[in-house]
Amino acid sequence: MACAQTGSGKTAAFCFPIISGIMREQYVQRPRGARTVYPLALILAPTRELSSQIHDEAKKFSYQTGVKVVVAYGGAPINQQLRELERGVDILVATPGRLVDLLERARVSLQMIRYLALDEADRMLDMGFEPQIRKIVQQMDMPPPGVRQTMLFSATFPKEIQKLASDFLANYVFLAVGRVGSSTDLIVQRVEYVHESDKRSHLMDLLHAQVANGVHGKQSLTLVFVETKKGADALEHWLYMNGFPATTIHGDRTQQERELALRSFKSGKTPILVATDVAARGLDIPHVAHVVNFDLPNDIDDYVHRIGRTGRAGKSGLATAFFNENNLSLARPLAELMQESNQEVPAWLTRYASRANYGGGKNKRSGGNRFGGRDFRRDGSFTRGTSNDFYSGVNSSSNAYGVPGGGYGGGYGYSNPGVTSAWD
Ligand SMILES: Nc1ncnc2c1ncn2[C@@H]1O[C@H](COP(=O)(O)OP(=O)(O)OP(=O)(O)O)[C@@H](O)[C@H]1O
Repeated sequence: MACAQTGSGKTAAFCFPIISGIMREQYVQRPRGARTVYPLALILAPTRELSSQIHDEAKKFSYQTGVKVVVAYGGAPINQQLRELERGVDILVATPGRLVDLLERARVSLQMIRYLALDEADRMLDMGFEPQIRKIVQQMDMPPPGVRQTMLFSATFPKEIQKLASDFLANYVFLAVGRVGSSTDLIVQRVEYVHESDKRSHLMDLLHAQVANGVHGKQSLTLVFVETKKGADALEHWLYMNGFPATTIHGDRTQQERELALRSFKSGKTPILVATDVAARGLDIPHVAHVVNFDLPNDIDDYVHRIGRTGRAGKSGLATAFFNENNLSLARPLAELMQESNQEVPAWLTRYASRANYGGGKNKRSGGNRFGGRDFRRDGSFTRGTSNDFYSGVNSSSNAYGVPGGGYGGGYGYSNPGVTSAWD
């Protein structure tokens, strides 16, 4: 189970070991089924766009290795994906729904899987993919943990999701780079108090200021997050009418429209993208200079992922949030997160944060302390085996992971004094 901040390169972190493992096993004998294919590795991701992006990356990484990568996701014609599969597949990247379909049609067998990676694992379970994931991992023909290597990656890992996910893993290592659930301090975070009725004019002011400062267009894209699909369409229309070419991405658009919108945004043709949470996770779009939380999410982890669309791979970025009385439950976790990532916290937000708990039970930060990352097994309530078992592989030689001291900061996510952190 591995946690690292947004934009820090988790895709490569799970793709390289898989590709190198497969290169060693390339001549393995696979059963011959009429039209069934037997991939050696499976990478699951929550959204179609993310699985497509992982596929592109994995293909680049496996260039000239002979390792074959195929992607399968819903909303796109299945026949073309079936043809791709028939040409051979070592690594299958998929969204859970489409994969279940392929398994039920007996076009894919998981019998030979040696590597299983779940990207944005917490989001997949949170999105209601649990039945599909359990089916894929536990009820089909996938080899058990131990025979296969299982990897779960995300920038956030709430405790409940860790509990569920641990069913797929045996005696695993929890590895945290940086503070789990925290954001990188490469992103400058601003929070502004904006009444609901003033949001549009406030956004317009921000966009005009960007244009005036030359921070607009192809080299500096703006991603605006809203809460609802309807709200996304309405805001796009309004921006367009006011001279700002924008497009939208949300779950009610067809897959073709979603892909077109992403391309148009990436190319700078429409340098503003209005999005719902479907674009919050994993998407790696170069030149996103500004993320605006027009509507703040209810969950602080979602905020972390959203702002993580900027400030990637060592680049800096800006994130602006519009806060008002509808977001009171977020005041405390937001103030904590900002403080932790060395941001200036407005006095009014600190005041909201210090008042009564607004009942934001969901907003307990997954990483609230110095080393933030909490492996849920450290909590007293969880007693399965001895604690030593859980930390196999963690010792002072963990610096071998090669994270530079001043880089991502942090290390293994333990705050327990009995466990040596790479950074203690
Ligand atoms: N070692 C590296 N040197 C330079 N760039 C890198 C390196 N590793 C990854 N990158 C680049 O950093 C960017 C972010 O990587 P990636 O999308 O894997 O991040 P992530 O950790 O999965 O983020 P998220 O949590 O948002 O999904 C990509 O453009 C990737 O190509």
